[in-house]
Amino acid sequence: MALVQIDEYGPWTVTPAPRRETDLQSLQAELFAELSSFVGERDGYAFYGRFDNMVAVTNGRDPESHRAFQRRVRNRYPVTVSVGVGRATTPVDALGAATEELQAAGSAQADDRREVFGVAERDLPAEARERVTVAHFDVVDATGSLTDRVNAADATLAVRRATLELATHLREAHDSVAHFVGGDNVIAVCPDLDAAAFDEAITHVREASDIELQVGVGRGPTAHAAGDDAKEALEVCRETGTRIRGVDRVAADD
Ligand SMILES: Nc1nc2c(ncn2[C@@H]2O[C@H](COP(=O)(O)OP(=O)(O)OP(=O)(O)O)[C@@H](O)[C@H]2O)c(=O)[nH]1
Repeated sequence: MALVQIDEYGPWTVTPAPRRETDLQSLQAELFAELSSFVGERDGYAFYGRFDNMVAVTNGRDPESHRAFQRRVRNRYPVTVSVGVGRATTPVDALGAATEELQAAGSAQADDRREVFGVAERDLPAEARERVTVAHFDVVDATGSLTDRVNAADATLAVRRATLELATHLREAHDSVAHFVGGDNVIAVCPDLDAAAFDEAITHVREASDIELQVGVGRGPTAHAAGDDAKEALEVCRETGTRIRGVDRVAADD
C-alpha cells in the first residue's frame, strides 16, 4: 500500500490568502487523476481518500518506482508529495507501515518536509507471495431504488452511509481498506477472507443502513488482476441474483 501525501498543503491553501475553492478542488481532482493514471499504467489501483492523503495499491511494483510519481508531480504541479510505501500481510498493516514512514519524517504541514520517500515492511514472512485480494461491492439496483427514485441528496447519503458502515466493519473485523469509487461502488482490499466474512459484512450493512450490497471477489499478483476478476464475479452476481461471487475461486488459488 502507498500513502501519497501533499506536502504542507494546509498552509498552501491559504497562502498568500485563502485560495478559490474550485481551484483547490480542480487541483485535487487533477492530482488524483495523475495518480490513478500512474498506478493504472502499472496495474495498480488508486483511491482519492481525503485528496490531500491518497492511497494506492501497487503490488507487483518495485517500491522505488513511486519516486517517478513524485518527479511527475514536482514537474507539473505547484505542490510536491511525500510517499510512504508499506508491505504487510494485511492492507491495514501495510497502510500503517506506509503512514509511519511519513509521520516519522515530520508533520504533513512542516515547512521543511518535502518529498519524503520511505519504504517499510511489517511482520512479512520471508516466503510471502505478492498477492492481493480485491472485493468490489455494489448496491443492488441503485439505479431503480435510488438514482431514478429519490432526491439526489438522499441517494448520495444512502450510498455514503452504506459505504461508511461497510468500510468501518471491514477495517475493524478484517484489517481491510475500503474506498467509495463512484456511483454505488465500493472497492475493498482485503486479506484472504472466506464467504462467511463477506456475508457477515453485507448483513451488517443491510441491518445498519437498509442498503443491499452484492460483491465480486478476485485475487491476483496486482490490484488490476484481482480487481478485474472481482468485476467479472460481480457481473455474475448481477446475472444470477447471488450476493457473493468469486470467493471459492480465490480460495482455490491457494
Ligand atoms: N468506479 C466504478 N464505478 C462503477 C462501476 N460500475 C458501475 N459504476 C458506477 O455505479 C453506477 C451504477 O451502475 P450499476 O451498478 O451498473 O447500476 P445498478 O442500478 O446498481 O445496477 P446493478 O448493479 O446491476 O444492480 C454507475 O452509474 C457508475 O457510476 C465500476 O466498475 N467502477
